[in-house]
Amino acid sequence: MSRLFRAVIMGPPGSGKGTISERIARGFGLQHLSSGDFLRENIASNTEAGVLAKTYIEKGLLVPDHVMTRLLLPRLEEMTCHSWLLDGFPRTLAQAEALNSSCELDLVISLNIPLETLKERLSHRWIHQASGRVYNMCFNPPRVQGVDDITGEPLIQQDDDKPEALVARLRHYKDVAKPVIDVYKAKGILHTFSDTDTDRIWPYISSLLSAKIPTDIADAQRASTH
Ligand SMILES: Nc1ncnc2c1ncn2[C@@H]1O[C@H](COP(=O)(O)OP(=O)(O)OP(=O)(O)O)[C@@H](O)[C@H]1O
Ligand SMILES: Nc1nc2c(ncn2[C@@H]2O[C@H](COP(=O)(O)OP(=O)(O)O)[C@@H](O)[C@H]2O)c(=O)[nH]1
Repeated sequence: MSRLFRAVIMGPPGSGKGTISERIARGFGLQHLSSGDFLRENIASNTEAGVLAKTYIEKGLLVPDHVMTRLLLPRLEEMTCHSWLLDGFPRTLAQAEALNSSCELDLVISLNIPLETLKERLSHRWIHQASGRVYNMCFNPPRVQGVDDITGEPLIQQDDDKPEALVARLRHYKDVAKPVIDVYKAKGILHTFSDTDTDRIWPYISSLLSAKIPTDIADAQRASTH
C-alpha cells in the first residue's frame, strides 16, 4: 500500500478553509474531515460528546481540548486507509501535540486573510447546517436563493458570523493558533497563503499539492473515492 498523505488546513473564520478543503477533496481525493461539521453531526445524533460540546459552542467557546482529542483521534483511527485533510483541528497547542503524537503530518496550509475581507465574506455566508455545505451570495450562491443545492432544505446564517462577533473570534483565533503555526513552521511543513480572493490562492495550493502528493497516492485516492 503506497504511503498515505496527511494534511491540515488552518485559518480564521471566513478565511476559506471549507471552500478550499472541498476543492482539495474533489481534486486530489483526500478525505476532508471538518471538526465543526463532525461536532454538528455529534450534536445532531445526541452523542455524549455532542451534548457536552453543545454547551460550549452555544456560548461561543472552544470545546475543551480533551473533549476534542477524545472525539477526533478515534475518528482519524477509522481513516487510516485514506489520505486525509483536517479542517478546524488542531486549533490549540495541546490539540496539535495530541495529533503529532498519533501521526506524522506531511503538510499544513495556513490562510492569512485580512479582517475586512473576513467580515465581508461572513456577512454573506449561508450554510446548509446538516451537510456543512457553504454558500455565499456574492461568491458562490445557491442555484435557488435560500435553499441547499442538493437537498432543497433551507440555508441559515450563523449568529457568530455577524461582524460584532467576528472581532472577538478573530482575536481568540490568533491567540490560540500562533503556537500551533510556530510548531509547524519549525517542522518545515507550513505553507502560508495571503490574498483577498480564494480563486487567486487556489492555483498555488493546487500546484503545491501536485508537487507534494505522489501521483500514485492521488490516483489511488481518486479511484477509491469515485
Ligand atoms: N478544534 C476545535 N477545538 C475546539 N473547539 C472547536 C474545534 N473545532 C470546532 N470547534 C467548536 O465548534 C464551533 C464550530 O466550528 P466551525 O469550524 O464550524 O466554526 P468556526 O470555527 O466557529 O468558524 P469557521 O468555520 O468560520 O472557521 C467553533 O466555534 C468551536 O466552538
Ligand atoms: N467573495 C468571496 N467569498 C469567498 C471567497 N472564498 C470563500 N468565500 C465565501 O466566504 C465564506 C467563508 O468561506 P469558508 O470556506 O466557509 O471559510 P472557513 O470559515 O474558513 O471555512 C463562505 O460563504 C464562502 O463561500 C472569495 O474568494 N471571495
